[in-house]
Amino acid sequence: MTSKAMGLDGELARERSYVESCRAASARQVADADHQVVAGEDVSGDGASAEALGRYLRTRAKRMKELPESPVFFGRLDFGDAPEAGDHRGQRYYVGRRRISEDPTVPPLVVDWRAPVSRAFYRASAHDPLGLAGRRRFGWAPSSPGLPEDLTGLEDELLGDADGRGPSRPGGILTAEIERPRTGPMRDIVATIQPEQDELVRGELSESVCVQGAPGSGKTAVGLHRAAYLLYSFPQRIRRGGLLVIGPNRTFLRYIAEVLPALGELDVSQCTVEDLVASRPVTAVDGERAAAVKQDARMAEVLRRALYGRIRAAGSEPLVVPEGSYRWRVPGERLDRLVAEVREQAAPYAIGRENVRARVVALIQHQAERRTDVKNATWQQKIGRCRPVAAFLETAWPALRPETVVAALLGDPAVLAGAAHGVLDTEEQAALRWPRPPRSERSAKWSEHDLLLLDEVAGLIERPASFGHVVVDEAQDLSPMQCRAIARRSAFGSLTVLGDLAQATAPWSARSWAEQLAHLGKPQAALVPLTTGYRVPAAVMALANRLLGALDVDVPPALSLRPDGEVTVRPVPDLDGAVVAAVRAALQREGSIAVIAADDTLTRAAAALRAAGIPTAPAEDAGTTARVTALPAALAKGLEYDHVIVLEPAAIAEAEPRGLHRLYVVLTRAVSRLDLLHTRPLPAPLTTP
Ligand SMILES: Nc1ncnc2c1ncn2[C@@H]1O[C@H](COP(=O)(O)OP(=O)(O)OP(=O)(O)O)[C@@H](O)[C@H]1O
Repeated sequence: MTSKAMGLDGELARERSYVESCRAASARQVADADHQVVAGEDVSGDGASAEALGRYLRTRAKRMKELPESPVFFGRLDFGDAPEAGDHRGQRYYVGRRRISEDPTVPPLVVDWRAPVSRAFYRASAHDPLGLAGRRRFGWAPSSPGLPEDLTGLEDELLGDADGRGPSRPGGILTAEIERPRTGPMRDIVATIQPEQDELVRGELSESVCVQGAPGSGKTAVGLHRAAYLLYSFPQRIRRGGLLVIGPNRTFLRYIAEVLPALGELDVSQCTVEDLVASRPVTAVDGERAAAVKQDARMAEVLRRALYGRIRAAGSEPLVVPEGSYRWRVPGERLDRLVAEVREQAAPYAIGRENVRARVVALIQHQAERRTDVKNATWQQKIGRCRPVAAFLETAWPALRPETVVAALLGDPAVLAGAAHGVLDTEEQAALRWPRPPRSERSAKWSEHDLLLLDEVAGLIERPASFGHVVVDEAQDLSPMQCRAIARRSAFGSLTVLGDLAQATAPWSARSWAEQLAHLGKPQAALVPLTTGYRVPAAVMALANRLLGALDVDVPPALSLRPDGEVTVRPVPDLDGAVVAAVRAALQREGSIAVIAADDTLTRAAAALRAAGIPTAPAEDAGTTARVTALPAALAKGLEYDHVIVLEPAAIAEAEPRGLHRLYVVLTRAVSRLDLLHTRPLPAPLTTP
């Protein structure tokens, strides 16, 4: 395979004129969608379908206008005559973010990157050309503000006459893309998805997958492109349940928010796990110990017992239901047996309750029909709701709200001792107990961890609806109870789980994927490693990799595709002066800058920068257009900056139990340059190559 940049003006001019045809066709497609709205509203036929058609067409037209302007294509495929080319023999296709087609009866001007034919663009190699004779990649660059980008270059690979030797280094267009200075929010990588990433993106909908990926290996990018691929390839199955993307925090969600719209997908829900379980406002804060116990998987068993402990297992009074001159009677032992049988079915609590009701009614109906006539559904309903049956249900299988169950558990030591017996020790139970139980369940104050307990109980009472697919990013940080909240919502769907055990910073973070996947309800998910980093230059990665040995996790060291990059490690006498000088120097170069430190150090540094006349954007604006961000180490996860200035690594390492993991996250945010400034000795692992 040969790869060469073609400066052929004639070729570029020909491609530019094709760009014009595509743009004109795309504009006509939008106009046509508008026109169809008018036509759609005029169609005769019944009012309801005309209205539905009108609504569909209006939405489609609106969406086409909402889609962001982007290069009309980024690749070209030239199929050869080999049998592998199949139906595409001798054909040429342009690959872009979305299909452009003027007339459904002729081949489209541009095919969608997710269409089956586009697979060859990402996967063909010299070794396996997949029927391609040649592949062309296009380079685009911004022209004037507000105008679409210009086609500025092209790069050809000849695949058909391959000599079996692939390029050892990435092509110029990929290199330019990964080395591009970062400004603003995250962008899509659709033009340069790599084969091992594409394999994940185009995985089957029914298969859950877990990606253990090194920093900057494209986990987030892969997850978002997979979401777009699934929506395109399985619209019916996905749209029924919906697709959800879960990220670690708001800053991160804002940073990734524009990727899916750029790929034409405007209505994917993106949220944090906290959003998922936010059934009520958070008005209390837990101590460290209580938080840790509440996030522990054993809480699930305690809650299950607390809920099902409300069911009366034995000692029911006989049930007597008067009806006219009759008195129907069910003996207490029969009722106890019936309740036990329903419990064994292990249906959700609310369904179990209705099953008990239905079976009691059936027993009475059996008696009644022997004595009188056949009973219908109205009669069944009347008996099911009559006072004696309702009273029996309230004692034997009471209707419960999650708040009632959790308030009793945390507020009443006897209830807690009963439910936690043999599961939590006395110290753990003491940590859970409310020091001052609220007067009533209504005045209870709930912490963020309590919301997970409420969600767990809510899920036992009634199963929540299941999404068709859920993408979970930074999954190494989820607690077992958070995993369970996600598992409940993907019980009938599949998962894409993305994470890096080396970046696990929460006290309850995962130490093994097998365990985490079991909590997520998908123990069979395939574990796929991604080790090539596209963000972090080799010099930065080498420094960060020094920490790996001290992290006690089983992950392969990350490799970097980028030989560029600069690292400076400087002991300084005074951090305030040093950070001002470092930021001033960084401002001379292109791209985004972040000053990252533990909280106290950062507050001082931001003040020093302000005093020196250098404004910094707060963390909430991370990933927007601000030039210098003051970023607490705790919020750095998932973000990236061209130039990262890390202050006092020892303070970051000491700030929390998994401080070295945090430091690993912080160091790997750098796209091009990393400065480490310290007044205190560096953490030991950093000093040993
Ligand atoms: N194939 C690719 N082509 C171009 N850029 C890429 C490619 N893959 C990843 N990148 C870029 O590398 C950077 C890192 O990607 P991403 O954030 O998805 O990695 P990650 O594995 O989630 O990282 P982390 O674990 O550090 O959060 C992003 O800027 C992304 O656009």
